[in-house]
Amino acid sequence: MANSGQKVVLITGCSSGIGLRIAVTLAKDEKKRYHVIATMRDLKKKDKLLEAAGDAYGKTLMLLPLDVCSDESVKECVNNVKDRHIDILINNAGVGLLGPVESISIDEMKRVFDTNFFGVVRMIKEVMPDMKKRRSGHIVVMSSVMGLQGVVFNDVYTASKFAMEGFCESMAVQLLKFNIRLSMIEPGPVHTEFETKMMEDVAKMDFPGVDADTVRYFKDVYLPSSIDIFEAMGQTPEDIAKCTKVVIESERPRFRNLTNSLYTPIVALKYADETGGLSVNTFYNLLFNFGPLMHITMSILKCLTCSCLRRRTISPN
Ligand SMILES: NC(=O)C1=CN([C@@H]2O[C@H](COP(=O)(O)OP(=O)(O)OC[C@H]3O[C@@H](n4cnc5c(N)ncnc54)[C@H](OP(=O)(O)O)[C@@H]3O)[C@@H](O)[C@H]2O)C=CC1
Ligand SMILES: CC1=C(/C=C/C(C)=C/C=C/C(C)=C/C=O)C(C)(C)CCC1
Repeated sequence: MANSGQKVVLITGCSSGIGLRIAVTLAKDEKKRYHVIATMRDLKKKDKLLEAAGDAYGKTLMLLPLDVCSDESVKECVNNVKDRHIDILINNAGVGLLGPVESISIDEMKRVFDTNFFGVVRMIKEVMPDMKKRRSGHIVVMSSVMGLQGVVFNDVYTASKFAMEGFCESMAVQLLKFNIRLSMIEPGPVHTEFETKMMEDVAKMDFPGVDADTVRYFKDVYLPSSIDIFEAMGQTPEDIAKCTKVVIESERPRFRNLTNSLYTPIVALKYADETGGLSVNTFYNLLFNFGPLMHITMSILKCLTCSCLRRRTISPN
């Protein structure tokens, strides 16, 4: 049970990756400021989390089952929290989906939206009314750089994160009136099971209904570049957990939080040209013309993160 003065944090999707690391980082807070309720849809997967949590388990960390795709599971989980009191809700659970849309069934696409978009909506609908009554709370959502910028062959995953960004951007205004903060975390590539699961899925794909050119662009152009990007820009779950801790500990938490400054210029392109041509053409060139020179591109991107580009693209002067 939480001590008085401790903040109750509920996190979704803690069986692996970013959710696991956020749970452990907060549970091991030196000043013991958090009572962490780490949730996962299948408690049989708890061992990795418990091993990482060590003796924090049973003290600052407890476990509850929660499947964000089930209304009943969401309700039962929140009802099992003492007085349904959650100070900080971290919506982390999510799934990826990669490949040409022609080969992906509508049911697979719905599963991604049910987890990444409706999963977050279900959680917010369940937790927000109590936060509103208390006039306090912080809702954190694990979005993605793909919630801000589309990435080729990630069309449906990107759409699910855009949907969530739109939902949260609208909600944030109303919530502020109730003194509830809403923050999005927008990581680029992170080395977790997300990456391995997607690569395993790709290895099994036989691309039904996809023409040979598209398969070639996906397998021989996109995939090698994507692997390069993961190698050059990939962060660790620890990086994202640290960034999340900064956001929840901030007196005035930011709404948007890109975790990797290398993505700042990519996102800035969108706002530098409202017709969208600049981003579409830059992505086209990066992928189809500079693919083999991706390492050099990485260096240019690093250079572009200096503040002069931001000033030129963001400032009206
Ligand atoms: N890795 C990356 O490059 C990036 C990831 N993200 C986002 O970060 C978040 C975490 O991903 P990451 O840690 O990388 O990936 P992982 O695959 O390691 O973790 C995803 C977690 O979500 C859980 N999950 C999936 N479906 C459900 C569900 N229906 N109910 C409850 N939990 C569920 C998984 O549980 P189970 O073990 O049961 O499947 C797992 O615990 C996701 O929202 C992802 O979109 C954002 C940017 C980059
Ligand atoms: C930047 C960039 C690319 C790839 C980006 C990738 C692979 C991003 C992955 C982000 C993830 C995994 C987010 C998870 O939510 C391309 C299209 C190869 C070429 C053009 C520039």
